Amino acid sequence: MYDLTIIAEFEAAHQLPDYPGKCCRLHGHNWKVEVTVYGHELNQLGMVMDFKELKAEVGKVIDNLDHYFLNDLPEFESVPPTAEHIAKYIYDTLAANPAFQHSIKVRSVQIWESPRSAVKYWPQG
Ligand SMILES: Nc1nc2c(c(=O)[nH]1)N=C([C@H](O)[C@H](O)COP(=O)(O)OP(=O)(O)OP(=O)(O)O)CN2
Ligand SMILES: [Zn+2]
Repeated sequence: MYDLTIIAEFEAAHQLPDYPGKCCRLHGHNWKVEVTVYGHELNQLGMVMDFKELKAEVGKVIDNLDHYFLNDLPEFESVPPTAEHIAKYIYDTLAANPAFQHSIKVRSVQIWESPRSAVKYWPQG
C-alpha cells in the first residue's frame, strides 16, 4: 500500500460566533491543507497517481474556499467554519469525486490553522 500526501494552501476569513474568546471576531488564516490518498496499484509510470493530478483535484476544492468569508458559504450555513468542519468538507468533497472511488481513495485531510494548530479528519471504520 502507498500513501501519497500533497500540501495545498488557501487564504480565507471566518468567525466563530459562539466562541468564548477573540475567535468570535472576524479574522483570517493562511490555511494549510494536507491531503493523503492511498492505493496499491502502480500505473505504467510507476505511480499511484501523479502528484500534479492530485494537486489539481485538491485545487478544485480549495478554489471553493480561497479568499472567501467562510461563514457566507452554503457549506457552513448550518455548521461553524471550524478547522474540523473545513477538513470534513474537503474530505467529503474529494471522496465524492469519481477519481477517488476506485483504486485510489482518500485517507485523510489535515488542516493547519496556524503553524501550531491542526485538525486531521478521516471517517471512522
Ligand atoms: N478545535 C478547534 N479549536 C479552535 C479553532 C478550530 O477551528 N478548532 N479555531 C479557533 C480560531 O479560529 C482561532 O483563530 C485560532 O485560535 P488560536 O489557535 O488560539 O489562535 P492564535 O493565533 O491566537 O494562537 P496562539 O497560539 O494562542 O497565539 C480557536 N480554536
Ligand atoms: Zn480562526
